[in-house]
Amino acid sequence: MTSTLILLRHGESEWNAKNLFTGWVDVDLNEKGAAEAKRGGELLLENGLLPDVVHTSLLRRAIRTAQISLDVADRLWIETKRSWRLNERHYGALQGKDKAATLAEFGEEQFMIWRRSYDTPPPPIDDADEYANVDDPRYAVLPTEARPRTECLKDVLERFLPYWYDQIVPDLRARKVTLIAAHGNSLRALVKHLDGLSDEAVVGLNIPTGIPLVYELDDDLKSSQGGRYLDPEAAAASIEAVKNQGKK
Ligand SMILES: O=C(O)[C@@H](CO)OP(=O)(O)O
Repeated sequence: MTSTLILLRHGESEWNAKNLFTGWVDVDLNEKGAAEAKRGGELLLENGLLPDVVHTSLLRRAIRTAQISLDVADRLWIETKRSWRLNERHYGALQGKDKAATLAEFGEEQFMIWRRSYDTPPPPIDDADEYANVDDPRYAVLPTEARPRTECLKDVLERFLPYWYDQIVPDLRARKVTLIAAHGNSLRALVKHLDGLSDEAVVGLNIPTGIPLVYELDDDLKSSQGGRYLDPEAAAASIEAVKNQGKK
């Protein structure tokens, strides 16, 4: 018997389109992103994949993507859980910076280390930075020492896994079709875990926007097949675009 898990990265955001590092900044979807979320919902419907429960981050681009796609699939009513543990990777002092300008200033090697290395975080954000989340009520439950000021992918996996085991795995064990609407890097961390990717292999992994990635997990919550995109062609094109961000 298998459990169905669907991963959905939010559609294009206003800052994705502007080529800015986003992280924990609560940027909304743009029109294209909303259309991608709608298409995501259509793909779920066409494939008969109707979620019983949805888990999202605390960021509106993921919340909005979940709502738009679930609305299309007529599943807006399902049980919903949210956690900061599904948030995008905190991009530290790079949040709000232009990717192309950062690449030009620091060079490709450093730029790619910050974007994709497994265990090197960008410089931490200052509490006085306009994009620090110091007084943000949604993180009020987090004591100061537990609030990220920057994160590498390893940090993201470490803060994601407690939520995975405590909140998502029980839903999968209960055979609920489970949707996770989250972010490029929080989903890279989860895919690393699910696919057993090495620290080196995950560097080359990019997640497309708005295209459901479906796993059929066995009793051990493993998948011999790996995940499959419901629209592989669109996924390949979007992966290429994500990979090349900054290089223009
Ligand atoms: O800016 C970000 O937060 C992420 C996702 O949009 O970007 P990147 O793909 O460069 O890690």
